[in-house]
Amino acid sequence: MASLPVPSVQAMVAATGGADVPPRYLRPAEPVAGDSEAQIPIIDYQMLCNHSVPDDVVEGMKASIQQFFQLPMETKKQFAQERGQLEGYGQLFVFSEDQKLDWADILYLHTQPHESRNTKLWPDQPANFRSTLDRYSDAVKDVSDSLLATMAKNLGLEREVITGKCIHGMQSVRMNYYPPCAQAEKVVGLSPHSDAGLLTLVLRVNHVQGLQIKRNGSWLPVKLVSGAFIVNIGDMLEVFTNGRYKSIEHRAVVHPKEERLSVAAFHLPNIHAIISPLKEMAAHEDDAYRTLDHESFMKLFYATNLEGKSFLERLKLN
Ligand SMILES: O=C(O)CCC(=O)C(=O)O
Ligand SMILES: [Fe+2]
Repeated sequence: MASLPVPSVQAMVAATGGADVPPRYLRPAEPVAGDSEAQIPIIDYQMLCNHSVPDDVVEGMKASIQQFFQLPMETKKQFAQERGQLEGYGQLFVFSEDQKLDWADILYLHTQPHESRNTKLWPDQPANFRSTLDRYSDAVKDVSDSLLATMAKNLGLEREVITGKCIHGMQSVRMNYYPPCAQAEKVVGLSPHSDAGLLTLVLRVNHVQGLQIKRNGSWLPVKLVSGAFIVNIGDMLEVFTNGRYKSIEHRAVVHPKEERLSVAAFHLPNIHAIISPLKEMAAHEDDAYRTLDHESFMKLFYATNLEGKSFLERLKLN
């Protein structure tokens, strides 16, 4: 993995305070296209799958996240990312001193398989944070597996073709806190990227909108739908389906007056899975993407440092 040499905590302090935008954050976002909003298909996942995330788990997760980010900096720092690590409280992918920073604090934790959990980085405040995240993680993993099974079936494949690779599959959860910024147009909350894995389930935590997707070269805000997850297709699913499902480029912008919070749960196959077009999918067509083992795939993903979909472009064969 590329080294992450910059102490993230300094960056966080800058992000949360001050009326003027510090130079390290100055990076105007490209404008959105008109006033239009992205029409995201709404799936009633309870109809599709046998699993749902209980309301008390969703509400508990929202409350825990809000309470965690309100804790004093000293307390949050107890769970700070260590040098060179992505996991913990800090900033997203800080690669160099010269890099522009995103206007957000994050708490990023590995949640599945259970053995991968580094509970030292799991906040013990608020008191029920750990048990809530534990229940949330198991519940959204079941939903993701069910959606993947349905998607495989829709492609004419056996339901288990993808979920078979998700037994002991990996999941990580990124909790995003975007402080308000009086000069919101001068910063980016989360740089344009596509998610690396199969499916990401994004939960909005408060009423503030900020997620945008890129469609036909333009940025479109994603409409908030209460009681729903936003499901992002990730790069690995694009590779597995040989490009039939395309990963979605997205970014987050910040609000001038209000904070915004979200929780993204990333679902990936197990660590031993080979990431290549599924043979069932590509039987009558050429592979459109290179084959990589899981670890090499993720190394390359992090090395590309969130520049839109440029990472996946590098995997394309034609
Ligand atoms: O804040 C959001 O809505 C998006 C979060 C996201 O895309 C991510 O954490 O990868
Ligand atoms: Fe994302």
